[in-house]
Amino acid sequence: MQALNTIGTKFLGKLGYLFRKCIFSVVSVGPIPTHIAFIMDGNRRYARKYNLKEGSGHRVGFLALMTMLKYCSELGVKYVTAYAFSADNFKRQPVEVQYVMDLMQEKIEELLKEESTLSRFGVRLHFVGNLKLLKESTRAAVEKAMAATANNNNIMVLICVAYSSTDEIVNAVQESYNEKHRKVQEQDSSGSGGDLIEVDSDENDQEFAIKISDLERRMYMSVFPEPDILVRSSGANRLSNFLLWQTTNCYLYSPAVLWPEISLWHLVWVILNFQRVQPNLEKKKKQL
Ligand SMILES: CC(C)=CCC/C(C)=C/CC/C(C)=C/COP(=O)(O)OP(=O)(O)O
Repeated sequence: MQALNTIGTKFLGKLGYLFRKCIFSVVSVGPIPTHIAFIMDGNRRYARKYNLKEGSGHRVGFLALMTMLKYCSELGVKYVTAYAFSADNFKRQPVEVQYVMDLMQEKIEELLKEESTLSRFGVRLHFVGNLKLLKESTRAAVEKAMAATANNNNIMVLICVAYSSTDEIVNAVQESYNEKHRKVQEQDSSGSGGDLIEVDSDENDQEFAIKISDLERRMYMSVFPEPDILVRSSGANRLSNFLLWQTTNCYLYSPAVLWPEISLWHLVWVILNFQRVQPNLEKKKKQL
């Protein structure tokens, strides 16, 4: 009986794969987005809707993320970003924060045990955000996952944890300022042989001027191109402090479905809609 079940599951899996292959070959007639970002909203509501234990919604939400990654990889999407935990989420009940952190650590450790799967699919994992806010063991798992997948390059997956866009921008400004300040101090001390010199205030302003390119280089997201599509589940059409800097020319889609319920059809639908507006978005990018 067990063997029959296994054969049945494998057969259905293969059938599903062939079915998606057909759908994706039709979708691929148009341009495939390079980068899709997800705001995984509605996990708690999902648990409430189905009378599940608190926290179970996040578990099903993790499976939904894995499914989306599989579809994106099959479609040839090169970069996927997921908003896993915002800096603001730390203000939630300590028990919930603890639950999500433990779940994240558990899943990362499971993925690491299956390192061969990550390598087979060429998945590279990046984690960004204020990682100092994570507890030691979670941060260690995150760092291990980044190091273990550093040589994979089929699909880049960026997980935002303890992330907020405003924090990302402030951090980039602070780092740019610190670097300019250090350079000016170095110049001053080498130019004057260590003596104090008077610096013309206009010249000084010039030295301290921060350019957009300075900030872009220091964004947590600088490792990825800007997203082409941002999907926020559960029908809310707010950005909630996510990728504010990077979404000027991004196609936004907000299906009225809770994150654990997101499906193949939502992905296909958003890509078809993106393809409709893509020439216009490209034109806008060039006008910048
Ligand atoms: C390893 C890894 C990447 C794990 C990720 C696990 C996961 C799905 C995290 C989502 C966390 C979260 C706060 C989602 C928002 O839904 P919500 O809780 O705000 O739901 P609600 O909108 O119904 O209140």
